[in-house]
Amino acid sequence: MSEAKVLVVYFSRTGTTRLLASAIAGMLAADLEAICDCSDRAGPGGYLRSLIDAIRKRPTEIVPAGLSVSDYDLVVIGSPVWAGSVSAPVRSYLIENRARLPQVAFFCSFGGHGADAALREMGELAGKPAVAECKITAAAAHQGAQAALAAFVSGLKRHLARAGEFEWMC
Ligand SMILES: Cc1cc2nc3c(=O)[nH]c(=O)nc-3n(C[C@H](O)[C@H](O)[C@H](O)COP(=O)(O)O)c2cc1C
Repeated sequence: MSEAKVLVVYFSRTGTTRLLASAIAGMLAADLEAICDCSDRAGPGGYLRSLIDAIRKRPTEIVPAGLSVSDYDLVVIGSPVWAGSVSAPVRSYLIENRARLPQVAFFCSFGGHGADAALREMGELAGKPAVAECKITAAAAHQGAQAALAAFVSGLKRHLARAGEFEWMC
């Protein structure tokens, strides 16, 4: 693989997952795309809608993605944890792109519980296991989360380097 193409895609309601996504994209020299949701998720009404969508495991309408996952070698997908689940906009993105996804990696931001279940759900929705996963609390994210991000990104770089060597041998 000459230079692996990486896309970082994420949904963020209040900015925490966006912080992580921007940092990861910068460290991987990756393209970055936000998932835009058609629901109003602001304020207490938006919180409640998000909670209900998550509990019902209900996808939501999202704006069609500008970047095509099939143009990339690896897509890194980030979501906040909602009620121990993946957020509704990321659920929709995974369902809509499942057939075209290349290799995937997942990360999530969360308050303190439910991240493992959300990451597991992301793998099920993608229809394939992640090459790497990372969960970072909102508190850690707002302090930079340098160690966790560096470990995640170096795992991804090692994976991409191994994939590149294999392609060269073929
Ligand atoms: C509807 C809703 C449900 C949530 N449920 C959980 C949860 O089950 N576990 C948890 O640790 N945090 C939960 N959170 C907190 C978010 O996962 C956390 O604040 C996250 O970092 C927000 O990311 P964002 O700023 O990118 O939207 C929930 C937040 C919302 C809005």
